[in-house]
Amino acid sequence: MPCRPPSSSASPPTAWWSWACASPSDGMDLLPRLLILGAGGHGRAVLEVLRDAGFPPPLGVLDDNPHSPGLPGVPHLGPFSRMAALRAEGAAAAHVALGHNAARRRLGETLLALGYALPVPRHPSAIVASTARLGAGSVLMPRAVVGAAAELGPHSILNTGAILEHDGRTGPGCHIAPGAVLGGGVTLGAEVLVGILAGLRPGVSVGDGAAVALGAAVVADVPPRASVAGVPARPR
Ligand SMILES: CC(=O)SCCNC(=O)CCNC(=O)[C@H](O)C(C)(C)COP(=O)(O)OP(=O)(O)OC[C@H]1O[C@@H](n2cnc3c(N)ncnc32)[C@H](O)[C@@H]1OP(=O)(O)O
Repeated sequence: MPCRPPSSSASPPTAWWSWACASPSDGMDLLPRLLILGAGGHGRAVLEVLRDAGFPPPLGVLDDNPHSPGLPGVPHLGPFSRMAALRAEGAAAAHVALGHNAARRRLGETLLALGYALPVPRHPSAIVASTARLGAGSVLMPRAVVGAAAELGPHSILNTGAILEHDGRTGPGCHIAPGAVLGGGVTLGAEVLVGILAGLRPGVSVGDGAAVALGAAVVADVPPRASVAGVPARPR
């Protein structure tokens, strides 16, 4: 069955995005023009993913930073507060391209409440198991992998080459940085940062708002809001 975006009149989507299979083979006519929120480094990286995944050119970009250089070739439409007016004018789909976990989640939830669809931009080199689920508003960067029965929560980043192994569960607003590997059955709470090249032992849990430093080897559960580093990882 082909993957189709919801029409602009559809009821607000749930936190899970069933159109997660968006890819070039689906055809550009099935992919919406997105409103992008965030014109920084992550925004530029997401723009490349959208292009490679066959999305049409974005409608425009919103950013609160008046000194932002913007996104190349994308009209700057003003600050984030314009998202409601643009929805009323017919914008139907959006993506929050901010690296800050809490801000990305907050804006993503506001967009959902306004009735925006939040597809999951997915680089064509990313691999997603047929039994995996992707949360609305998340993004899969090049060579990211989501294993069997794993669930990437909404408003999350699975960055370049990161792996969420089978049966893993992540909460909303997480960032799994480039090259990080979450072993089978790992659980992340909300707004967790897993740093570059970190590894998490199968089955461990990481609490809400925790941060795992780059290169850490997490071999035991991490409490909420803790920051751990090293091999094996210890509280900082
Ligand atoms: C596309 C992208 O780029 S996505 C990017 C995603 N982001 C990341 O992966 C980065 C995650 N951040 C880190 O790992 C950071 O190094 C942090 C959060 C652990 C520490 O940052 P800061 O608080 O600024 O610490 P700072 O650099 O001042 O170092 C403090 C001490 O911790 C040590 N330290 C810093 N990072 C680490 C680490 N990853 N592992 C072990 N020790 C570390 C430093 O050597 C220093 O030790 P010292 O006091 O003995 O000299």
